[in-house]
Amino acid sequence: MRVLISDPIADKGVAMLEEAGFHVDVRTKKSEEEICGFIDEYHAMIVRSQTKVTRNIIEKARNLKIIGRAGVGIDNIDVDAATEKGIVVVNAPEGNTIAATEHTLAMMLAFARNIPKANELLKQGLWERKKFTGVELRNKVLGIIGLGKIGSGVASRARAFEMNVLAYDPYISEERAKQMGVELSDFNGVIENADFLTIHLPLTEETYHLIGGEQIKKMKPGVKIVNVARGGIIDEQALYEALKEGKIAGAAVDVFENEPETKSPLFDLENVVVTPHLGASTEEAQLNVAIDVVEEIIQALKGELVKNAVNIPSIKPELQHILNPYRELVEKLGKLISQLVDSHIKKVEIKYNGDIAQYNVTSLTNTFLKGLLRPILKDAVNYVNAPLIAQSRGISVSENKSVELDDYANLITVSVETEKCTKTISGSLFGKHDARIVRIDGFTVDAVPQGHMLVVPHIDKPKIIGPVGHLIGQHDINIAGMQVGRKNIGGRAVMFLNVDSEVPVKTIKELAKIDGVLDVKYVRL
Ligand SMILES: NC(=O)c1ccc[n+]([C@@H]2O[C@H](COP(=O)([O-])OP(=O)(O)OC[C@H]3O[C@@H](n4cnc5c(N)ncnc54)[C@H](O)[C@@H]3O)[C@@H](O)[C@H]2O)c1
Ligand SMILES: O=C(O)[C@H](O)COP(=O)(O)O
Repeated sequence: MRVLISDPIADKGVAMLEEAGFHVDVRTKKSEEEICGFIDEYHAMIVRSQTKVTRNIIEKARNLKIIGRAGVGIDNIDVDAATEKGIVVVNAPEGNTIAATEHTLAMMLAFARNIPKANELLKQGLWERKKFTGVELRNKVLGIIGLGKIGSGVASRARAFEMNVLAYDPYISEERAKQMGVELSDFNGVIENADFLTIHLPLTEETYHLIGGEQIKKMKPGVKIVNVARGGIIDEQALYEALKEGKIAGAAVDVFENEPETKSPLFDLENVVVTPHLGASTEEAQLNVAIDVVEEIIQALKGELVKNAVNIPSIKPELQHILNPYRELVEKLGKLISQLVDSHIKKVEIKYNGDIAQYNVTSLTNTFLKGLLRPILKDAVNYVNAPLIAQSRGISVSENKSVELDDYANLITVSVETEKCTKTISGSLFGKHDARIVRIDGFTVDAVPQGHMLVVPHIDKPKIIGPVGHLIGQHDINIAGMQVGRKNIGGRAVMFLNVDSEVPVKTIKELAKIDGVLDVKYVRL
């Protein structure tokens, strides 16, 4: 397996990948065209914010399984394109929080006290004091837009500076804000009352140019603005004009709409402090994010579930431990039921009963869909794109959970509706890892879902099981296990056979001719 690192990460991350047996290439500062030329050599790719992982690159990435972002923001990755191709995108959402939080405070203090300019002039031999009278943070209103990890870190540090913190974040509860000593307000309430305003949001279609000319008009004259989140959230042209006319007294900017940025008009203004996207650039943060993202890459390339995926349900490690044994079962249920139906699937339902129902099982449902679609679409489907593919094929998917026991401590029941029939199969885990099929269309069985199998609905009468076994033996196919389920004597029944080798079409046709056999399905799991 080969890993491409296209933006610099801490050496430790590279060493971990190599220790895990991966071939690693560090190829930084490459253009989109250059990356397109070599991306299909790689199974994983690690970026920070410089490399733009475009749809173009993703379309050329025939072997890519995972894109790792050694940091938080994923606005430089075309996540939709990755999802369509079944590529997992993971980030390292926590490793650089402290670094960005402290950088925000550093920027605020730097421009409140004119440190960069005073430093520059003194080094030029000028002892300027009057020009650099600053302002204090104490008793000022700090407006925070986005009270997530960094926003709340900034809030608690600002409280230590005795600032009054007013924040807008529609996804944060009053209670949580109260615990932080923060007053919540609506967006306008924050921008209209802030003496200092700091932004801590992701860049999305919704937040692009969230702060522009209109919003600046509503602000207090003399407000000071900090952006350590993402370029593009503040309209740079509007910011420049407001700084020039003095409506905004100062700005501290770490991130720009077009990076790397070396020629912004903002750089000519004395009341602006800038850094070249240094928010996450501390030794500690870089070590943290490199380790976090590399751990995810190693796990994903081993075929395991990852916890910080942004395009599939993320799973906490303790939950992973619980869900992992069920993954094989649900995938096999998907593969099995898919091979038992003949026509276009319209609707699927997956129901979780018992202990398993108390957890978030979306990743299991996705794995079931992967199993369901695999026999049809082969490698083009994986658990990242399976829900999307199901949707694009017009398959309606529903997931139900009930902690009520249904004869078994845990039971997963899948139903598939086609134009011709509805098929229902239930599976359970016996012990910790033993996957079993325990019901099919209401018949109770106890079959091991593995390898080559024959599913034979038939009439419950003598001279069926014998002839079926005999005919299979005649073709030199060894029967490893047989299970029969029936409801009433003489009614319909079903036979599940585990066999040791492939069953040729000719044999299947001969089996179907045995008197009382209603159908014969050969499935491969
Ligand atoms: N400058 C840097 O080097 C640097 C370093 C780390 C993170 N960042 C950036 O900082 C930003 C915040 O990171 P974080 O780790 O705190 O993320 P986070 O996900 O923990 O917090 C973001 C918060 O924004 C809120 N939010 C989302 N949309 C909103 C909207 N339209 N209005 C109001 N609130 C909204 C969310 O509810 C969430 O609480 C991200 O853009 C990240 O990329 C920059
Ligand atoms: O979103 C982030 O994590 C930061 O903006 C850091 O970006 P960087 O990894 O390019 O420093």
